[in-house]
Amino acid sequence: MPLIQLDDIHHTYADNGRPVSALSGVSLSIEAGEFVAIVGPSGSGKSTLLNIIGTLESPSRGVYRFDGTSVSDMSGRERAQLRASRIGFVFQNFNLIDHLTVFENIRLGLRYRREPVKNEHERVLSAMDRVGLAHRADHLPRELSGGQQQRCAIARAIVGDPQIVLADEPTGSLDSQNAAQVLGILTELNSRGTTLVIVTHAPSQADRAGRVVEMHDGRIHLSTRRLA
Ligand SMILES: Nc1ncnc2c1ncn2[C@@H]1O[C@H](COP(=O)(O)OP(=O)(O)OP(=O)(O)O)[C@@H](O)[C@H]1O
Repeated sequence: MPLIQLDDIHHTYADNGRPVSALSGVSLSIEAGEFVAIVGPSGSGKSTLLNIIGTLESPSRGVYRFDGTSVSDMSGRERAQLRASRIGFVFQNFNLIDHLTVFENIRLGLRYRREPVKNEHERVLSAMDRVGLAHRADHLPRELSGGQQQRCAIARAIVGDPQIVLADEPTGSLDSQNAAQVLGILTELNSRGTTLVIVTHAPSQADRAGRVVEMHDGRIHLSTRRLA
């Protein structure tokens, strides 16, 4: 059974009362452990697709199953729980909380869950170590470089051991050296089994994925698998 199964997904936004179609009939299955890159021109629906996969947005029409369970049939609470326990998010602009330290920002990745988490302190330390930020635990985001801020955001995304990490242009705000480092951390994560879906404009990043899904006008235009 695929981890992610989208079946004929449509999505329409209301822009000042005027409907804007973002997705029109997307069907996509992603197996656990895959690394999928979503590419395509601006406005083609990439972020909308990622937000639907992340349950941040509910599709206007179509069926979405996460690990076999229909997300559309879940309550808002159940979706929040699914997000908190099984999905990690990384955004282009990091989305860190300005007044919290690196340690506290990463710990937030465990605090959205409703049940208490065991070994919270150790888990945060381990996530911080994995992204090479152990020496920056007490720093505020503004005291870090862009690359370090994104590594902090990745640590927050992975501290809860999610099954899938969704990254929307994770290196879009970084110089090439920091971008390579961030992509390295994400691909390493994938090679250890975490499913990875990234939206990217960088062909060099799409080349690292096992599958490239090309969007065009709210539809999947091409889906190409790379030979292992
Ligand atoms: N909140 C919103 N309200 C209204 N329209 C929206 C909203 N978000 C996206 N859209 C529209 O939906 C379409 C798809 O947008 P989306 O952000 O998914 O594309 P994208 O491929 O990620 O673009 P980009 O590469 O520029 O980030 C566009 O026409 C966009 O203007």
